[in-house]
Amino acid sequence: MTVPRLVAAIDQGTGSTRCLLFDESAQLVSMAQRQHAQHHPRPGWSEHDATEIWANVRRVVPEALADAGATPADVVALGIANQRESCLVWDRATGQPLSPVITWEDTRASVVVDRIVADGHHDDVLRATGIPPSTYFAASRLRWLLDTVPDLEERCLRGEVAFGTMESWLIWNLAGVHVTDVTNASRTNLMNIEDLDWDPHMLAVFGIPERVLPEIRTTAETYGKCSDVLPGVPITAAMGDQQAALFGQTCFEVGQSKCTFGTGAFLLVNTGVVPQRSQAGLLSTVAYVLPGEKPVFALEGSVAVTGSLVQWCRDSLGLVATAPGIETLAASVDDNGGCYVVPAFSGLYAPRWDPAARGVIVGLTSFVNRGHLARGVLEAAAWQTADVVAAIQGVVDQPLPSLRVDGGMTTNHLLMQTVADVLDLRIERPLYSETVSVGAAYAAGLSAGVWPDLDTLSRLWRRACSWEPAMDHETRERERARWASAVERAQGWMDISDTVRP
Ligand SMILES: Nc1ncnc2c1ncn2[C@@H]1O[C@H](COP(=O)(O)OP(=O)(O)O)[C@@H](O)[C@H]1O
Ligand SMILES: O=P(O)(O)OC[C@H](O)CO
Repeated sequence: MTVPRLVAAIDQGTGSTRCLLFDESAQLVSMAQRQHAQHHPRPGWSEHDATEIWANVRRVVPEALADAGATPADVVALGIANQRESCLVWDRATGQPLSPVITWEDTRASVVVDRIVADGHHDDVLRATGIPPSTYFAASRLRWLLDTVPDLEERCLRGEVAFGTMESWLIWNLAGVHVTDVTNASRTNLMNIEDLDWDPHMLAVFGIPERVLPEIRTTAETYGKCSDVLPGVPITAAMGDQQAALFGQTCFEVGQSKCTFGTGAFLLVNTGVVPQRSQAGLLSTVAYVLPGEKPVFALEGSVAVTGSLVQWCRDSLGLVATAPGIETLAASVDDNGGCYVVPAFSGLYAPRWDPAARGVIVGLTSFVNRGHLARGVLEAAAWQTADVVAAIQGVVDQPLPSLRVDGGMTTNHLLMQTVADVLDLRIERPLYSETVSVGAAYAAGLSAGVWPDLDTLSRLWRRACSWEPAMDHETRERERARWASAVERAQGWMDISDTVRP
């Protein structure tokens, strides 16, 4: 059998690490996936083991190659997409982690964020970086590590320590260079959103020694050649997974948008070559930067908890045996029976950004059964997305024409119909729901000359399913009001001073 030239993508996600191989016509050839452990040592803490994730990369890549009957010599380029904001520090001499991966869902650094906000820096952080000071972003977690790990700050100042998000950690291990791509850097609270470089004022605000930071590179250039796993193969792209999904959905035109429904939900709309600012809780972020071209920006609405609520129903409540089982259970009833679930497990992200919010289930009566609860769980994903879309409509000139979706939850037809209903928008899912990997492969292949330009990639997009809104206006507005009322009850629950301090 002749093996075609392949483009490899690694998707290092919150729940698992995947390797997908694509041929030159962008057809999926093979895929391998490994989950990693989720550690929650204290309430609000969320960690991964960087060594386990690296070991998983070393497993899934050979597995995907073996499945394709291929060897590293058949791979022309590698692209990496990654869970964003999750970060760690490691020893430059030994390559050993000096911390766990503290994930984007972790809220332990709220003490750092409180301090920065109390010192009056909220607005200058937002202005400089396009994103508010929040435990969601990496800088507060790095500062927390500097405050708590003995000798770490001194070692950073001596240049002995490297900090990075997951693509940085993987590129270090694969190719021995300390770099980050600009989309990941835009999620740190440290990069200036206008000049796309580390911002000296932000480094001072967060107290971060610059020597610990990686060099910022564009999205699609050669970072180095792999010395391990795929020996000799150039790494030609890296991007945050949500930006990769936007790229994989080929949202290259201003106004095109996608929403990825996985652990959380992340809706990005392409806003063109100038960063747009939102007064309504959306993030200004970098969509992609191709070498020699103007940067392209996006507005993002990030929702922390969607699929992870389904997981919680499965693992902590035993409501369903499998995640897809939530659809069958929800379809066993006609509606939510008056039950609303606000999954503010890590506070509320966009558009409210309320770190003190916590989850609530409201509207319970003896009529409510497991099916109604399952409906409430799915509707929570839909209404959180609707809140983001409402915020976006306030910034972009044109109404969104449609929304492209992807991610693990999009196999759930009831959820997708509910999303179409509450957004009052056509929802479209492409042939490959693994758009994060598709995007990483597209960017890597573009950079390596496998595909000539963005127009060629756009023509590769194929619709597999679509859902049209079927809810009447009156019902939608009544449900919107009830959802908003449920959210109000979740807000402000925690006394933030209760959070664990170092
Ligand atoms: N059919 C389904 N209905 C609802 N939720 C689902 C379904 N299948 C998977 N999920 C949820 O989707 C998430 C997995 O999606 P995925 O895109 O792989 O996530 P990630 O990339 O964030 O790890 C899990 O949180 C799981 O609970
Ligand atoms: O790995 P995912 O798909 O859960 O995505 C995580 C996001 O990048 C967090 O911002």
